[in-house]
Amino acid sequence: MHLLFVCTGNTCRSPMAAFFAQAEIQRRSLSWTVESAGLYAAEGMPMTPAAADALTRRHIPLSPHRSQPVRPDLVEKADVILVMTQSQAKDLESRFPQAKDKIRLLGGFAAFADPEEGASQTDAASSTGCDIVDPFGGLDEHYEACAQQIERSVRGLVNHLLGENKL
Ligand SMILES: N[C@@H](Cc1ccc(OP(=O)(O)O)cc1)C(=O)O
Repeated sequence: MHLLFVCTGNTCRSPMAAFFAQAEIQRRSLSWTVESAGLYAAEGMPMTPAAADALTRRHIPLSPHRSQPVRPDLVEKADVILVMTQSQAKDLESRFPQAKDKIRLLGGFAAFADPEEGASQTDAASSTGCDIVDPFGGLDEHYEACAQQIERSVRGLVNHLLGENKL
């Protein structure tokens, strides 16, 4: 399984999601791989410090991050592409119509984070209510809220993919 996380700048949300996913994959001894990219990313920018801090507070292992724009080869090799907002899904779909069936809203998977809570099986991935909003330039509390939403969504994503082995 190869996961591609996509946001706008590839310096906040998608790198956070990729590091959370890597930690979850390692914790569950899976051999999945992960990448991230941005729809309007500059090449080679590091992760925003406040985003890195939110991960460090949770003891998520970090390695140097360098931003990259979404490219056809990244889209092609991904089994699942997770975007942060409905508008990013539309943008990505219009650039890569052939990838439509593998594009999902990451926030929609939060419903699967804690199955014992009896999460709704609603396909929340089609709702803008599941958007993970850009914390860029915001306060630390915005990054923290964003990290919480991403952490939960990534856990739900992995649960869902492992449980049903399909989207
Ligand atoms: N606003 C930034 C670009 C940017 C946008 C969003 C952003 O957050 P994320 O990486 O979560 O999409 C980061 C950077 C700029 O003007 O250069």
